[in-house]
Amino acid sequence: MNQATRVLIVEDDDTLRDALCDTIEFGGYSAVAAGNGREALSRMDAESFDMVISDVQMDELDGHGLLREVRSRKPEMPFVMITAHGSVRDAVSAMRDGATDYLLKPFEAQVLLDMVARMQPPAEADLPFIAVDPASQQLSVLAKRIAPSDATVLVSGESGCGKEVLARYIHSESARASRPFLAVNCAAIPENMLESMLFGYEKGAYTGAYQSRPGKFEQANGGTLLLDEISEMDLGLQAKLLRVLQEREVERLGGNKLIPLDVRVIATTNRLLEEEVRDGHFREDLYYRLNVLPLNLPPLRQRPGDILPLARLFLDRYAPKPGASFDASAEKALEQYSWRGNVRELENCVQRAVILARSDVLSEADLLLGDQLCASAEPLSPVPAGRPALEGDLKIREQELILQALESTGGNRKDTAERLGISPRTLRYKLARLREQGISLPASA
Ligand SMILES: Nc1ncnc2c1ncn2[C@@H]1O[C@H](COP(=O)(O)OP(=O)(O)OP(=O)(O)O)[C@@H](O)[C@H]1O
Repeated sequence: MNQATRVLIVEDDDTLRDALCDTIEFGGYSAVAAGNGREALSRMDAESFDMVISDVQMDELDGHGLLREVRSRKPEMPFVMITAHGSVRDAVSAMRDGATDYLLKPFEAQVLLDMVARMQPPAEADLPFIAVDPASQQLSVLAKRIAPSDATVLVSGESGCGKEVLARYIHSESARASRPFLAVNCAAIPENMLESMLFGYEKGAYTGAYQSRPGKFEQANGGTLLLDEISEMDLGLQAKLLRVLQEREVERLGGNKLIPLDVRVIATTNRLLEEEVRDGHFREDLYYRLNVLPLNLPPLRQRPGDILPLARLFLDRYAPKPGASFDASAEKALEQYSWRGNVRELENCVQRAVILARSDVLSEADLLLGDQLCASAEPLSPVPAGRPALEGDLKIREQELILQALESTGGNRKDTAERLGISPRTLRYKLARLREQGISLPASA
């Protein structure tokens, strides 16, 4: 529970709005109510929120209009749309417009609370960098050595292997540790928004720019900016980024003032950037500019000494009470498994095991690794108890469509998103949800 999490509830029905707010507060979060989209926007101008949960049908500004406004102002804000029972069209169009997820009416209080909990970013203090295997110890020594320098770092490694945690570690070991660490996921944000998010904009720079806003570069001044999945940035923006990195100053969109920057940039990639350069998808000059200090994070299967320490960290994090442990069969199974989804898969596995286990000593059977998982996940995902059947059916159909699209594109995320008609950001979120359920996905997804 996180008392500081502020949820903006937008609903025109007084009774339902009160019930939603009560539920949110009961879950330990703080709720602020708005009666329609217009009111919600003015609340957002006046105070800050961690997520928005909005109904669709409202006078003044409806849920779809609100979503579009929120996306242009705060592209990364979690936004959940409450859609009418059976209104698949509303749900689909909400996801197309960039909603993070949707809730189909009627839903139980617990479904709402689970949704809010899922939208929480992990607290920074919860992210220690575990490095026990000799390979990661070497990397951690190297990271510590390069931390004090201001040079750009390029962290490469498979998806979910801990690149962001390593970037945070470098920041925490640098003289910038007390200054901001900001992360921007270049794959998750629509291209037309990424530019204004990075560089900021002046009021009136484009339709919808009601107020001037500093970009992430400005906000990270004095600290570190993590450009996650840099290979996904389009070529036009790469040129602008290169200029900012070379000149060490930024100009907001629609602005005419150069703002000096003192920002350490760390970029991550799970593709081979050399190949992207060779294929003409990534600028060679930017590649050299970023690749000053390259760090390669090996996949988890190549650093087996990290598996148990990481599993114990996640067990402490997710077990309902302290003192939970793995028995010898569980430890052996964890060490022998191939972890194609890397640390993220391990984390999901432990989180699931904690829910399934009947005692606080977890055994191999609780882990549901490999074949056992496939057997238990028939059909693709069990419908959570208490959910309306239609919602369960829809989710299963959605999963099938995503998996089919992934298969037909050979796991290529950009093509899959295009085929499904959703943004890469929405796809990324949905893939994370599938992984959470233990559904295995093609490696490059
Ligand atoms: N060495 C580590 N110590 C502690 N936690 C870790 C470590 N490596 C990974 N994790 C955890 O595993 C999860 C995935 O890590 P992270 O997001 O850093 O991976 P990533 O390589 O940046 O993934 P992606 O390529 O998808 O962006 C996170 O929840 C993170 O906290």
